[in-house]
This record gives sequence, C-alpha cells and structure tokens, in this order.
Amino acid sequence: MTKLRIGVIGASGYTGADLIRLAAAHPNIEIGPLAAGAHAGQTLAEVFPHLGRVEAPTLTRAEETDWRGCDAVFSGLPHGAAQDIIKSLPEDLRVIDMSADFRLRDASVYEQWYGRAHEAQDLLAEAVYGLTEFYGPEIAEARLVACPGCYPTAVLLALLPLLSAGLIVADDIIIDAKSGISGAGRALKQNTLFAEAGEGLSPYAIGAHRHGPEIDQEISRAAGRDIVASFTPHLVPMSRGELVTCHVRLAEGVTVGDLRASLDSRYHDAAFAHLLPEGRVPATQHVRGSNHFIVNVFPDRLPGRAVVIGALDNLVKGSAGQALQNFNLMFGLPETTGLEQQPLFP
Ligand SMILES: NC(=O)C1=CN([C@@H]2O[C@H](COP(=O)(O)OP(=O)(O)OC[C@H]3O[C@@H](n4cnc5c(N)ncnc54)[C@H](OP(=O)(O)O)[C@@H]3O)[C@@H](O)[C@H]2O)C=CC1
Ligand SMILES: CC(=O)N[C@@H](CCC(=O)OP(=O)(O)O)C(=O)O
Repeated sequence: MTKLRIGVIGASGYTGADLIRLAAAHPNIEIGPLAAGAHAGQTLAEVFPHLGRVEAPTLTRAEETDWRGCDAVFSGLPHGAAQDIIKSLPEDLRVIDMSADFRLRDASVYEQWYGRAHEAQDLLAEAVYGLTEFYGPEIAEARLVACPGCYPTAVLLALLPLLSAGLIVADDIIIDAKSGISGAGRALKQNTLFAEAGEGLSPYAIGAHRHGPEIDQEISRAAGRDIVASFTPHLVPMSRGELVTCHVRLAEGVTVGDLRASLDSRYHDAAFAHLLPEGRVPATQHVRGSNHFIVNVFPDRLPGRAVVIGALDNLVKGSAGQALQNFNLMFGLPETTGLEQQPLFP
C-alpha cells in the first residue's frame, strides 16, 4: 500500500500527541520528522510514554528539521509561533494547521483578537477553512488548511445547516460552551493546575473569547449577512471533551421538528456528524477519543425557542481528528481512513 510521509510540528503538545496516536494507526501514513520547542532532543517515548511503541525519530527543533521526502506536515503550535514557522516551510509541502493563525480571513480581525499583525498574509489569502463537512471540495485542493478551533467546530456543525436554511433567527444566538482542560494545551498554566481547576467549573473570557469572531465569520457566511453570536466558554474538570448548548429562536412558522429534519438531511450520510434520535441527550462521554460529533435539538420552555446541543472530543474532532480527516481529503483517501475507532467509554 502506498504510504504518505508526514511530519508533525508541535509534536510534544496535546494536539500533536493525538495526531501521532491517530497517524500511527493510519494505513497510508509513515511518520516522519517530529518537531518541538523545549522538548527537542527527547524521544517520543520520553515525552509521551503512552506513545512508546510508535516508531518515530527523536524530536528536533522545527528550524533544524529536514522536511525532505514529506508529503504533508501537521502543525500543532500556539498561534503566532504557527505562522512564523509555517511560512518558512518548503513550498511543495501541504500543511494542515491546527492553530488559529490562518482561520480568520480578515487580517485586521486577526490583529484585533490575537494582538499582533499577521505576518504571513499571502498564506492567509490561500488558506482554506478546514471545517470538513462544509469545505470538503476546497480542502481537497488546498495547500494550507486552517483547522477550526474546537469550540467553533462544535458550534458550526450544530448551527450552520439551520442558519443556511433560515430556520433560526440569526441575530439571537446564545452559546454556552464547556471544555475539558486539555483544550488549554500541555504548557504549564496556573488556571489549569489540578488544585485550581480539578473541583470547580468556571467561565472565562466572558464576552471576549477569540473564538467569538471565528464563529461570527462562519455564521455570517451561512446567514448571508454580518451577525454576531453571544459566546461564553467554561472550563470543566475533565481531561477532554466539549459540549456546546446553543439557545436559538425559531424563525416564523418553524418547529423543533423542522430543525431536526434539517440536521438529519445535512448529516444523514456524514461519516462523523450525527443527529441523535429524538430525545437522546448528547454527552461528551459518548464521543471521547473518537472523531464523532453528535447533536440534538430540544424544545425550550420559552415559546418559539429551541436548544441545540452538540458534543465532540476537543482533541479529536476538535483538532487532530479533523486535521486527519482533512488530510484524507487532500490526498484522495476515504475520509474515514484511520479514524474508524469507536469512542472510549466509560
Ligand atoms: N488543545 C486543544 O484541544 C486544541 C488546540 N488547538 C490549537 O492547536 C495548537 C496546539 O495546541 P496544544 O497541542 O493544545 O498546545 P500544547 O501547549 O499542548 O503544545 C504546543 C506545542 O507547540 C510547541 N511550541 C510552542 N512554542 C513553540 C515555538 N516557539 N517553537 C516551536 N515549537 C513550539 C510545544 O513544544 P515544547 O513543549 O517542546 O516547547 C508543543 O509541542 C494551538 O494553536 C491550540 O490553540 C486547536 C483545537 C483544540
Ligand atoms: C479550555 C481552553 O482553554 N480552550 C482553549 C481553546 C482551544 C482552541 O481551540 O484554541 P485555538 O483557537 O488556539 O486553536 C481556549 O479557550 O483558549
């Protein structure tokens, strides 16, 4: 079987680790160079004991890594560092970026939310937004794919079909989102220490999270005009998983059944996005470790409103899994290759 050689930048981080875990079981992938920052010089087994049986070279610094012979590179770097390193990669390498650096089409919006001017605007102009279920044909042709943030992936998969069909009122969307702590990455941070996050539930970046403009960009496109959603994330004491509870107002004459019918028709044949049977509650423990996104719609107590709830694993469908799904499309492989595993439960 033909193998494609991949490299991973940010191989010592959480998204990098899950990418390597998935890639190791992918029948068409040969794992090539792995790049890191402070962990350069260590073996994969030293950095991640759970990956100790994966055959892979010792981690190297990105700028010293030899990418020759690679077909694609996955990047799991923090935003900022991602654009600096990606712009220096050989031009014949296809790149699947998991950071936020190439998601916002407008460089001035990037500067406003990420606190620095975008320094790879030519690449930004060619990047394709990697929400696989909605940009498949463009992803297949892209050189650079910008995988969506974990929260935007869940919110957009839940809402885009409803907005495109005009079934919900675009100006009245309230998103209450919750993420496991791995969403914050592996680097040490005070707010993700066990003693500070292990037994509490806390909102953060209220009204000011950088995924707000990313969500707005895509829902505006679906609605056909500029709209803004209310978005409040919360940190939940679990290692992985993400749940988005979207409070929406039904358009005139629309029922909850119409929302379900719309999601059903959009995702009926989708490999990784699923409308649950009526009444079944989406929960993070039902998608853990898998590339599946599950969604359902419930009537609200408030007349004329509905609650759309979606769940995914932030490190799989929310980053590394979606990245691999995009890789499959880019190289003409079945979308599901290497991603067939069922969720890990309990
Ligand atoms: N965690 C999640 O659920 C999701 C994360 N993302 C995004 O994916 C990206 C990676 O996230 P995540 O894996 O969680 O982050 P981590 O903090 O776990 O890992 C970051 C990685 O980047 C490397 N790195 C950091 N700075 C530099 C640098 N200046 N030069 C070279 N390498 C560097 C680190 O290497 P070292 O440790 O060796 O220094 C590490 O390998 C981020 O942009 C994040 O926002 C997107 C969706 C979901
Ligand atoms: C729990 C937690 O901290 N989550 C991260 C989102 C992870 C992600 O998708 O970030 P990028 O947009 O940088 O890719 C956060 O809120 O910043």
